Amino acid sequence: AGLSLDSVRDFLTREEDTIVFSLIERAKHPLNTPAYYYDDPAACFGTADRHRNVSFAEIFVRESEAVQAKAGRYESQQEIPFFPSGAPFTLAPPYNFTTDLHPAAASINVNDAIWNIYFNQLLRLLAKEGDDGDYAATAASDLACLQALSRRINYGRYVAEVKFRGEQQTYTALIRSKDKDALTKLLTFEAQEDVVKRRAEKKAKVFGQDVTLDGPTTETSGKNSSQSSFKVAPSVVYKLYGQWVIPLTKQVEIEYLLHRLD
Ligand SMILES: C=C(O[C@@H]1C=C(C(=O)O)C=C[C@H]1O)C(=O)O
Repeated sequence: AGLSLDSVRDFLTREEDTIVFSLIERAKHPLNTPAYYYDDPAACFGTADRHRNVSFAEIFVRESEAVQAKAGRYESQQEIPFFPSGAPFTLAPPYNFTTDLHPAAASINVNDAIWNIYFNQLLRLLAKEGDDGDYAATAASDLACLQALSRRINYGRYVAEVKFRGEQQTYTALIRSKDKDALTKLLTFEAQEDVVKRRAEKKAKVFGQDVTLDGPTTETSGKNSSQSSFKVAPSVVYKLYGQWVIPLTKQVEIEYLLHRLD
């Protein structure tokens, strides 16, 4: 089946599960700030990169992505690495991924913004203060969060492609005049955004509660209803979507459209 507004919305809905689960996994670990130091070379744990002011987490992501590049992960248009390595894909047999995007706009992404928001703002909303020294497990869960957020947000390319095909003439005129405000208006569905934010918040409640065999299984009232008993605060997930995920997805949509006629 080809792309449709329903199919892209289904994709984004399923990605919510992945994002919420990855945040819950990251919240198992304390903040572990030494994994993120850039300024103090001594804090880089004697890695080969210690003189280049690269954090442990960044090395972890970069090297993990290099392995995944060799395995063919980035042969898929849906996946965009934070550190494109140019490493040839040699580990897996070729797979015929679909290519739904306009070639000149296919690699549009906002990974730099995602990276900065994740490390500078989101992390401290997820993880409790503290340092247990388990930086490898922590960075592995950071990688999972970053990949899930990147896939969801950069999927704005597919959303834009579907919307463009659905109203080609209107979009073409606005793209030619580079009218970002009018493009934003045209691709925005506020009621849909509201559904997405509230559903993501609800998933944080459903997935992030302690499951026991006593009492009702589907209720989120009673003992579990206070924010502190969820593994990730549902309000943080609501805020993540409202302040960052949805606005960045729309930024990707706009940038994709501005290159749609190239
Ligand atoms: C993704 C879409 O485009 C826009 C962005 C949304 C989002 O990021 O969830 C939701 C509605 C639209 O304003 C869509 O229409 O589904």
